[in-house]
Amino acid sequence: MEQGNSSVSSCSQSENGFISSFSLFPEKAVQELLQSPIQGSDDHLIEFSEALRTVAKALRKVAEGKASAQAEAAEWKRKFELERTRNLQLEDKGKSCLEHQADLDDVKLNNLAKQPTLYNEEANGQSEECCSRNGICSHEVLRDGKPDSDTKMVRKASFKLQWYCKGEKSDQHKHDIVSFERGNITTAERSSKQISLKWESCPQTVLILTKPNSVSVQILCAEMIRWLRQHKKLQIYVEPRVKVDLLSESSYFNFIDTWSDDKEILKLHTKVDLVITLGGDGTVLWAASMFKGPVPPIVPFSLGSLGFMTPFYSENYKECLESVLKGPISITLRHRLLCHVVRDAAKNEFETEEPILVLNEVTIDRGISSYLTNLECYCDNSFVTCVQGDGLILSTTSGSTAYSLAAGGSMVHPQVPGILFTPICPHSLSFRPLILPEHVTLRVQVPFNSRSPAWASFDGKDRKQLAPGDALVCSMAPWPVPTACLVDSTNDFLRSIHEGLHWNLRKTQSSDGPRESFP
Ligand SMILES: NC(=O)c1ccc[n+]([C@@H]2O[C@H](COP(=O)([O-])OP(=O)(O)OC[C@H]3O[C@@H](n4cnc5c(N)ncnc54)[C@H](O)[C@@H]3O)[C@@H](O)[C@H]2O)c1
Ligand SMILES: Nc1ncnc2c1ncn2[C@@H]1O[C@H](COP(=O)(O)OP(=O)(O)OP(=O)(O)O)[C@@H](O)[C@H]1O
Repeated sequence: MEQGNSSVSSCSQSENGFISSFSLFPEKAVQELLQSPIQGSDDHLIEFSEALRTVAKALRKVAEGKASAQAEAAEWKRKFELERTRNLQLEDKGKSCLEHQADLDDVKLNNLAKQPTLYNEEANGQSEECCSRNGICSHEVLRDGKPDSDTKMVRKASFKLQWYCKGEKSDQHKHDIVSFERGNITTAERSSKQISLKWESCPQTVLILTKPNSVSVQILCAEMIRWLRQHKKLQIYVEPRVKVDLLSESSYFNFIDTWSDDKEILKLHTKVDLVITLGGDGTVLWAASMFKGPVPPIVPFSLGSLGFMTPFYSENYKECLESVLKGPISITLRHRLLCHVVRDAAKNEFETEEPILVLNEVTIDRGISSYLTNLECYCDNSFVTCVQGDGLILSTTSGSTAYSLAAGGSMVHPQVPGILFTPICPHSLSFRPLILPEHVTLRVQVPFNSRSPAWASFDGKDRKQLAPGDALVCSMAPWPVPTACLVDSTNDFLRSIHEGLHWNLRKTQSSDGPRESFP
């Protein structure tokens, strides 16, 4: 019994501050218990000693399991760091070629590009150029295209993006992010300003994307196409199934363009000046998913039940489109996440399956398995945590009002650059959601000792199994989704949470009742 007392008195604090149950039975005490069972005449004492030995055995097994898991985690960390160093070297090599390319990208997006490109610049033969004048960051994003044998449209409308903030004449509007006047550091530039899009030549080609199986959407689509053709002389693209539907209605729609091969979708951004969506948020997600590189501005009309990203009302589509086509318009640049699945068998981080872009979130969950997911998470080189629960959501700020919100994440203005790290039903009382900066690379690893595989899904679609040893690597993509605002990005965001979620709706308290007495 003395042995038991001395073990208790030697208990130690574990890393998380709690007294570890393993330390109640230090190794030496366990060995002694196993090797020299207490010899005594008292039956109770023998029984008690047997019970103690069984407990000690069980605890040792657990402690051994913990040690092997820790060793495995350390090995993973080492592997991960090795891979990272290799990738950095590869990136450095490619950097000199990419530098020229990067200069051509949108000024704001330069900082975001960290991953190998999905989008083949040669495909569109465009050249872009960046300029920075009068402290205003302006940039010509799209320019006229060269005649291309397999593209019908030759010209693409060009436009400029300008960042501005209210009180432009005030000191707030400086070009630098920080200034060091007289050794004092002051913030000069606010990162999230309203962005304005100004057409430099008229838009000529519009892609209309519609929610399937909706009669009201179908009717509106046909009406909108007629109006755009007759009053604006625009070239129209629709999805193949929509063209079939329209032609079954009338041969008038013969002029409409579409594609026959999915490969043509990859070139759409070189032909289309504007995308119109008719549906709910899901249709905006669908539209974004069609563009694996740059995305033309999207004008989302609300024909769904909620509509956090669809501020335009279909009833007055003519006025809306008049003003959008004329410009300038306020836009929200919605960041996307670039996700890579890295299989255990992969030799390096670049040996991945086709990358996937998400506008809302990537979710790693337990799928149909009834076991707890076990996910090791790293942010750049640092270990973040182990998720033990139903799963994890890595969300953009646009997606902060979707699944992440349902899982307890905060609502974040879509212009705020960041990645939300939101657990789903974590089996821990202290796992609060995080918001990480935009420039990090996150890696979610299914450990080898995981009891079950995990499942990744992208904007609620394309489920992929992640077996033990597989990982999902995710960072901010260099191609955001520009969506047109009805008023501006703040007004639209606030209206969407008021109208869509009835956020903080409460009857105002009446003034008749007890009052605090004023002096
Ligand atoms: N428990 C949940 O809240 C839950 C569960 C699964 C998926 N989702 C969300 O559904 C999205 C897919 O949408 P869908 O329309 O293709 O599927 P869906 O038809 O199942 O619709 C899901 C709902 O999420 C809403 N939604 C989508 N994006 C939103 C956003 N950015 N802000 C606020 N609400 C948004 C839609 O308006 C719709 O009401 C996923 O990206 C995920 O965020 C939510
Ligand atoms: N053009 C399209 N082709 C195929 N699927 C689409 C297309 N547009 C939308 N979808 C899918 O249809 C589903 C419903 O779309 P959406 O969310 O726009 O409509 P909704 O459900 O009526 O709107 P809300 O979500 O606001 O109630 C989504 O899962 C979306 O991915």
